[in-house]
Amino acid sequence: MRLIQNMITIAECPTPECPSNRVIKIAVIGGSGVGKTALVVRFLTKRFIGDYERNAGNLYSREVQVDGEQVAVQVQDTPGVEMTNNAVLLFPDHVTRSVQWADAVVLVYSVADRASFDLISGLHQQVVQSGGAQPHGPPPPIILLANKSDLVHLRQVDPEQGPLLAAALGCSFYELSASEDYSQVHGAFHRLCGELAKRPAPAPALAVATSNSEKRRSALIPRPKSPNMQDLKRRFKQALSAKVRTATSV
Ligand SMILES: Nc1nc2c(ncn2[C@@H]2O[C@H](COP(=O)(O)OP(=O)(O)OP(=O)(O)O)[C@@H](O)[C@H]2O)c(=O)[nH]1
Repeated sequence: MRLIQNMITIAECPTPECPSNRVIKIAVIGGSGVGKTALVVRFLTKRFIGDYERNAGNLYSREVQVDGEQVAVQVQDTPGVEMTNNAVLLFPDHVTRSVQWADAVVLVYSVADRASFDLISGLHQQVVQSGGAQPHGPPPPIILLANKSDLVHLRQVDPEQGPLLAAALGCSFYELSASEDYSQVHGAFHRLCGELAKRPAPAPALAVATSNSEKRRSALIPRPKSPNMQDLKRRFKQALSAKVRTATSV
């Protein structure tokens, strides 16, 4: 148990120990199984945990130093988006609400899953249409992550395709591996946080709503699920007990 507590460095913000006024909100979106949860947990805890249940959309938060300033970063993990047989993108309400809540969006595909790459243009379009934290404001900054670069033998997306797509969409691009390299994951998220920290903080949604319809829209956007430390701890426990089981059965 002590080991698990030591492993978790996430802080729920705001708390008395987490005095930052500035909160940066990031939504992570992509196809199923591309490594969204692995990337978020890697960024927040430095650890790679191999096994996760399909996620229903958890919100994680911690304090980070950005250019010498302490900011609270909230990262909304979202359920995998899917495409129907008729090539219709299923963009659940939860994902739309996460985009509307977020200051920035991280789109993720896996280099070992061509279908997840093919989703990206449609997802980008949906994000732009959904808008950002400020109603009628510009869409939130979007970055594109190509995960699982360690799976060289399973690669289905050529290395040059990611940068080309990112350039066409006007996004920053990072190819990385949540399992192999913490520094790449940290670099991508940290640069995004740095960019956001330089921007003026968005006005609260209700304060900028000028018409009744805008007020209604704000009221209809519930805050995503609250920080779920219990869930993260449970996942750590599951992963650890699986490792212990494997070790004892060898
Ligand atoms: N080899 C490799 N496997 C990875 C990497 N990142 C994640 N995985 C594995 O990919 C699988 C899916 O990872 P998740 O983080 O659960 O993916 P997700 O996108 O959150 O999945 P959903 O919740 O189903 O949408 C797990 O078995 C991870 O161990 C990576 O960089 N390299």
